Amino acid sequence: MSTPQLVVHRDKELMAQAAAARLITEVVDAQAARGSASVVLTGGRNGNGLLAALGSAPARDAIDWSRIDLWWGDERFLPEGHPDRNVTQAREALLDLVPLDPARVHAMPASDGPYGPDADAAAAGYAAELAAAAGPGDRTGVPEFDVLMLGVGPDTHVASLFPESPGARETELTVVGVHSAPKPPPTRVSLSLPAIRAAREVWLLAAGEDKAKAAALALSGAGEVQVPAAGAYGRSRTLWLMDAAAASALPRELYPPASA
Ligand SMILES: O=C(O)[C@H](O)[C@@H](O)[C@H](O)[C@H](O)COP(=O)(O)O
Repeated sequence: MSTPQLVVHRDKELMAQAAAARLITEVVDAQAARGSASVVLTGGRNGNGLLAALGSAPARDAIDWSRIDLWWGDERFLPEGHPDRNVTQAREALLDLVPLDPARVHAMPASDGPYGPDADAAAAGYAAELAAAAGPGDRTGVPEFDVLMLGVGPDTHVASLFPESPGARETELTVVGVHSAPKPPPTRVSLSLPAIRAAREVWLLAAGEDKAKAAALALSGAGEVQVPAAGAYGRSRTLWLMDAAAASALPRELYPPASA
């Protein structure tokens, strides 16, 4: 488990631009070191803000877009092309603008896809896709993602793992079907905390005052079933990328010495 590091930016626009620049560097480094990169995307305003910032970043073409695998941390279980699907929003924000290899864009199944309206079967299907991409050393059943990004809900959820829900308690499966989620839509598919923790780097994106309490709770040693964001960390690095409003309730001893 890596101890969380905090980076606090002036506002959410600067946070998105700085996180996009950081992601470019991480991907370029991963491609140089290992030939390709794997990145897990998140839904939500902050995740999409980062993708949009990446789309307009001057250095975006430093990435070899044909050598990157994209995965999702969670998906709203809706029909293909639905405007609320995380993949639809990611396509609009960035993916349609860059020359990705379509075979390496691993969207989670849609509710009218191969598994029909069965979110648990869709979760099992995605788990199988992840397992097939995992290397022999990846004992968790998922690849060692280079960067896995997560938004944070005001209730401390990450991906679609909500406080006190079965998904937040999952210790065996890498992907879960989520039913009766408190944030619409109620049916979702999500990576579990053990799958999230297989990533080298986990980045949590939190902007806005409504995230302040959630961030303070997650960073104060809360349990992961009650506070799922507290259970999201990477093997080598856990990074909280925040704006000043989201950082405003952090205990004094956690607040980083200098704001970026
Ligand atoms: O499907 C979703 O909605 C997300 O994946 C969810 O986990 C999101 O990231 C958080 O709710 C934060 O969302 P915001 O960035 O919009 O606050």
